[in-house]
Amino acid sequence: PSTRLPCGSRVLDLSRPQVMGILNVTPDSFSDGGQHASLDAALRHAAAMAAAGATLIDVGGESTRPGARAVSPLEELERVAPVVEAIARELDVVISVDTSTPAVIRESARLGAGLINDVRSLARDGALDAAADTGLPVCLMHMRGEPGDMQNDPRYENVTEAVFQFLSERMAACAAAGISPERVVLDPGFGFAKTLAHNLSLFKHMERLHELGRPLLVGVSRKSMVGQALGRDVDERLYGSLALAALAVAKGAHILRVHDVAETVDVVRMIAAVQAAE
Ligand SMILES: Nc1nc2[nH]c(SCCc3ccc(S(N)(=O)=O)cc3)nc2c(=O)[nH]1
Repeated sequence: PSTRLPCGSRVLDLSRPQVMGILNVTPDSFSDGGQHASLDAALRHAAAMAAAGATLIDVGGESTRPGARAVSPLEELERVAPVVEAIARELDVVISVDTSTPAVIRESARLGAGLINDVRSLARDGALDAAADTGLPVCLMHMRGEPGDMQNDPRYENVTEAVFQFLSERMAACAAAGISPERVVLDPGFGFAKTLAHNLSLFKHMERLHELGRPLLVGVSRKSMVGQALGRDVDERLYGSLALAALAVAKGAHILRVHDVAETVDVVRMIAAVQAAE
């Protein structure tokens, strides 16, 4: 696939792995306790991640961690829009918007977003048309059910094949709605409707997804697969998260969605130094 991904007014160079910094603008975000509720704090955090080497900032106004409660479209828009507008004005980064809501997709694109990141793969009514109309690239991610019930005994014959099949079908749905495959990024959806065993097996066999011919985005930062494998609380998962970041890069992932940007950028740069050697 081409190594350049047009993202609105910017272009992402996917010939080398890119680090996407996580910016939760939710009161109950699973990791940073919603301290970015205020616009100023959010902008400062985004600026710090950009300075640390993030080339994308992922702005999310709905918590989709297991058990999270739903948020109204209006509330989500009120959280996300001011932050997208401020980052578009102040920072030279690709703004990714983590949303499933058509109104948020449309308004975010109008305010300068460069990537639509939908954990529900544009399944909601109107989402495919909204994303198609923006002309922006979209990230499609595997999930089953909703955050409220997705961890209730998820079962797969073969989790990697199920994820492969799902992403293939969503890509076809996008193509039918006028979103060409060149605009698609794919994501296995670690931590969504998956047990530890599912997450580990899917990570081990991740290269299978390259056969879909699109860039891969991986989001494992501080997630329960690290916590369960190592017995670590959410604020003790940096080392495990960096191990998975390194392994994801070794497996050909193009975008890493992380909380700890500076640390992950050093992992990516160290691997690049070795790969560039004679
Ligand atoms: N493309 C993409 N977007 C994402 N947005 C999020 S929000 C994280 C929600 C969450 C938190 C914690 C756990 S857990 N129980 O595994 O620790 C699961 C899901 N994640 C991703 C991801 O991966 N890709």
